[in-house]
Amino acid sequence: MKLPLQSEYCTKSFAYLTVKDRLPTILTKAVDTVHRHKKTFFEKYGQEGVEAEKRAIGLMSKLRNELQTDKAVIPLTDEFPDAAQWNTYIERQQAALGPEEFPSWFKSSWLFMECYMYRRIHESILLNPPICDFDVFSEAKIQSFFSSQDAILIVCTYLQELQRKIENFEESQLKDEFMLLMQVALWGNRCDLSISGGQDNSQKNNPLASLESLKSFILVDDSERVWNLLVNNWKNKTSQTTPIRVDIVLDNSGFELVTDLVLAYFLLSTQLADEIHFHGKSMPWFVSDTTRRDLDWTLKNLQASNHASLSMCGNMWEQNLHKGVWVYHDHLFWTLPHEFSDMSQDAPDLYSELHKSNLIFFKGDLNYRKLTGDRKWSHTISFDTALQGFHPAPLCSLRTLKADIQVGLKPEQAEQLTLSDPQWLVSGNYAIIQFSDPNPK
Ligand SMILES: O=P(O)(O)OC[C@@]1(O)O[C@H](CO)[C@@H](O)[C@@H]1O
Ligand SMILES: [Mn+2]
Repeated sequence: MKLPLQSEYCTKSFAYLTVKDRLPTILTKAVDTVHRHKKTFFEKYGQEGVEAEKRAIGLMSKLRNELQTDKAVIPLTDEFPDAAQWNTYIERQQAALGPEEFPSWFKSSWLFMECYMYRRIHESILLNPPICDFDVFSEAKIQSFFSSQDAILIVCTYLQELQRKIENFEESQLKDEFMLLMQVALWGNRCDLSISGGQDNSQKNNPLASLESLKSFILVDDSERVWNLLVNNWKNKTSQTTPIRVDIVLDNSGFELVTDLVLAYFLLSTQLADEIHFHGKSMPWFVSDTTRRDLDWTLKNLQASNHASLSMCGNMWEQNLHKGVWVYHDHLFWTLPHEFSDMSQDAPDLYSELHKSNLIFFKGDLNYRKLTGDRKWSHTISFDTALQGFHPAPLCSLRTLKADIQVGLKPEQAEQLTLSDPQWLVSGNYAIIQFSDPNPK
């Protein structure tokens, strides 16, 4: 089958508007953030810190100019361990073009160029010790966490109350609570600072109260298939069977990360899973994506809270990491531009790690774009087809739609949505719970 092309820029496409408007805005905010920390760098590192700040800003400003004037993509020059793979990818893009052509911001795939921008921001910091561990998005992520405090308190209090009742639950009650917490984690994905261009995008209203009204906005709902997989594993568990492992490929820190940790804790305390593996990013990414530092900061902040339910969650979750029933990974592949169908070839160690899982949740929109190769599939092509052979384990995408790609819809469903809401693909108002099992039982 001839593969559709990856989304690239045609004027007025969402990709075009992202690169023309939103990415320069995000870059400008990053430059401002570094500039505002000049005094801090001086206090911490003396004149060396001030020089580093100046150089980093110079590199980010150069990057912004390259983006806005459609300059050629240039190789990375820092020592970060993924630089060689990035440069190989850039060479591959170059080789695919004619001798007189070169990959550039407005002539390459959106997925490649958007990932490349964040990797170049990382380079502009890495090349300037002693500020090379500065996270230009940290302030925005912390702000988003605090602006979502009420919602975080609601979901953590709900979990604490659940804990008291779980052991007497019937299977049907377990299922109801699983479905509810999976939907909370699904809608938590709306809190993403890339789509908002860095503007506040925290969870303001009660995340539990709105679930019922949001159900009609879930365009693909494979919840039953996800539940059946989990409950059958749970029922067939014996002392001889291998521990049940669920993986969560994380997306945004802040409220969304808390909803993922709540879901993970529920799976563990109901023994629907025996171990949870989280996959975060190895560098600041798409403004709000979770790094290890964000996870640690979130746990510390919860533990320090005056609210018992928050401090209890923070303590229990940190213990799970110490006990090893929760494991955090941050493979470099997640911050490469590759579609996930490249993983078995370009990151075989990660692919075999994921193959150990009984179920992998992929959170968010960027992960969905990579699951489907960000290709211009027809909306009715099956999810399995769009995965192009990426089948490490049964997987489920929990995604709010923020990019113009969606597969696995029914005939006419996309046309009706376009009539009722022309922005349905990119507004974040619609979502999917989309499941794929390489070996359906
Ligand atoms: O992966 P997430 O956090 O759900 O969304 C990432 C995102 O905001 O960034 C890209 C547009 O700039 C799109 O993939 C999507 O809109
Ligand atoms: Mn994100």
